[in-house]
Order: sequence, then structure tokens, then C-alpha cells
Amino acid sequence: MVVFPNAKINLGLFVTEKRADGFHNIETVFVPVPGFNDVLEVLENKESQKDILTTTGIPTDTSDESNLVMKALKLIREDCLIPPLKIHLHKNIPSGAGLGGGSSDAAFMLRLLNDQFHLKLQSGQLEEKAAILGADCAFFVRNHPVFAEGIGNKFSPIATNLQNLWIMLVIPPIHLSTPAAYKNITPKQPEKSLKDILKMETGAWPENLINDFEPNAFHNHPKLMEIKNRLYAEGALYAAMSGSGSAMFGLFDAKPEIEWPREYRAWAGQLQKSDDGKD
Ligand SMILES: C[C@](O)(CO)[C@H](O)COP(=O)(O)OP(=O)(O)OC[C@H]1O[C@@H](n2ccc(N)nc2=O)[C@H](O)[C@@H]1O
Ligand SMILES: Nc1ncnc2c1ncn2[C@@H]1O[C@H](COP(=O)(O)OP(=O)(O)OP(=O)(O)O)[C@@H](O)[C@H]1O
Repeated sequence: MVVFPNAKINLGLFVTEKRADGFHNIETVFVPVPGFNDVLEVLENKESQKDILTTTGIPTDTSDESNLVMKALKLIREDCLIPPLKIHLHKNIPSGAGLGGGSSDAAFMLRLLNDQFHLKLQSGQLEEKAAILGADCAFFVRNHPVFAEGIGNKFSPIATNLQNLWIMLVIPPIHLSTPAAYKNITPKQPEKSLKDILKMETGAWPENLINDFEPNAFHNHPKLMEIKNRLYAEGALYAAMSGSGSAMFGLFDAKPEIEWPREYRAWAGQLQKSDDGKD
């Protein structure tokens, strides 16, 4: 079976408090970016008793064992019998970009194993397993726009009308560490609730819809602020950094045609309703 784990963006991100377990409570809205994907294929390995992982595309700084797709497989095997597998992962979503690529791979692996081996796990059960693998992972199980609280794994529905919008992702060659980003932040309660802000006209979003990771990231990497300003200058309705960065995005009401320096990666697509990622 082949699946296409997609990226996410965060629409607003408040870091509200530090928890006793070292993690942080956040408020954010996750939005899938359906056309910006990795590719994950799983076949039964009939030639040996071992699992084999092969990877192509953007190299990751991780060993096979610590690759999140292998961690997802190990987690499923705690309760279910899965035969030896041949797994191929093609990485297109860069790591350290705040686009949740590794988390998406993990959640899609859980879903794929559930489907391919008829495990009959419900979405809620898959979300519980996904949350063990990473704070962002559970969102990718249902993969619909959602309001998230807790460490990013308690969900409630959100009324968003993003479906006719275009998104441009701009990814400069800057790798930002998520643990370091959380360490350098002072949590605070938001003045306005994110749910209320999202009910406002998009014209009010630039003033109100804030990503708490931006000030530190912009201070350390002024180019990120330049990208945001350029997205607005080119007509974005809203522009921000995704997650802990460094990917920036702009939302547009028509297809954006913007040239960026060659060392940046840029991609534009529509925020249509995402499917379940299966072939
Ligand atoms: C920045 C976001 O992408 C926003 O969606 C996420 O909060 C990050 O989620 P993630 O990459 O899945 O994070 P994990 O891999 O679970 O955690 C990496 C590290 O980030 C910190 N972390 C993560 C999530 C969270 N709510 N509080 C934290 O303090 C912890 O130090 C943790 O050890
Ligand atoms: N399949 C995978 N793809 C990418 N990274 C992986 C994978 N498995 C493990 N990792 C490790 O996870 C780290 C974070 O990867 P990820 O792609 O989730 O990036 P991110 O930008 O930090 O995303 P976010 O902060 O939004 O969750 C990588 O630096 C890498 O060491």
C-alpha cells in the first residue's frame, strides 16, 4: 500500500504554560496541506524475516531505528501481529521546518498498518498511539483542520472556511530545533482566544493571529521577517511562520506567482479538503 503523508501548518500558536512533565500546553489550529507530501510504501517482506527501510529524497538526520515510521511499526507490534516488511519512505517535506513531516509519516504509518493488516483500530485508538510518538502526530490521524489544546493532542472542531484559499510555503535553508524553540519561550495566556480570532474576517487576522515562536525566530533569523513582509507585499491575506519554524506561509485568494532566491524552496497549492491520503 502507498500513502502520501502531508505537511501541516499552524494557524496561530499560543504557548500558554509550561507543564510539570517539561512539555508545554499550547493553543493552535492545525491545517493539513494536502498537496505537499512525503511518499510511504509498505510491502510484505517475503524474502527475509527482517524489516527493511529504504529512504530517498531529502536526507534525515536519523538512524533507521529512530525513524518515526519504524517507531510507529514497533508501537503497533506491541499489540498486533505484523509480518516482516519492506518499507520505502521518500522525503519531500523538510525536517526542522515546522511542517510536521516526521509526525505525519508516523501517523500515516499507523493508519496504513491498520488498513493493510485489517487491525480494526478506531481513530481514537490510533490518536492515542500517535500521541506517544510525538505531540504533533495525533492530528494527522484524522487530518482535518482542528483546534488543538494540551500538548497539541486534544482536539475540538473549528469552523474555518479555508477551502478556496491558496497557500504558498516558503522554506529557507534554516533548520530550527523544536525543543530549543520551546526552551526559549516565556509562556503566557493569550489576550484573545484563538477560536474568537478565527471567527474574525481574514482582514483582522494579521493583527490578531499570532505565532508565539515568531519573535525569537525573527530575532535570530531576520530573513524570516523579510519573507513574511514580502508575502504581504505580494498580496497575502495572512502570512506567518508555521509551528516552531522555519517554514513561512502566506494565504492568498488567487494563485500566487512569486519568485524567491534560489536557495529557498517555494511551493503553492490549494487548501482543499484533504482526503485520507491513501492511493
Ligand atoms: C511546534 C509544534 O510543531 C506546533 O504544532 C509542536 O508543538 C511540536 O510537536 P512535535 O515536533 O511533534 O514535538 P515532539 O517531537 O513531541 O517534541 C519535541 C520537543 O518539543 C518540546 N515540546 C513539544 C510539544 C509541546 N507541546 N511542548 C513541548 O515542550 C519538548 O521539549 C519535546 O521534547
Ligand atoms: N520520518 C522522519 N522524517 C523526518 N524526521 C524524522 C523522521 N523520523 C524521525 N525524524 C526526526 O524528527 C525530527 C523532527 O522532524 P519533523 O519532520 O517532524 O520536523 P519539524 O520541523 O521539527 O516538525 P514539527 O516541529 O512541526 O513537528 C528530525 O530532525 C529527525 O531527527
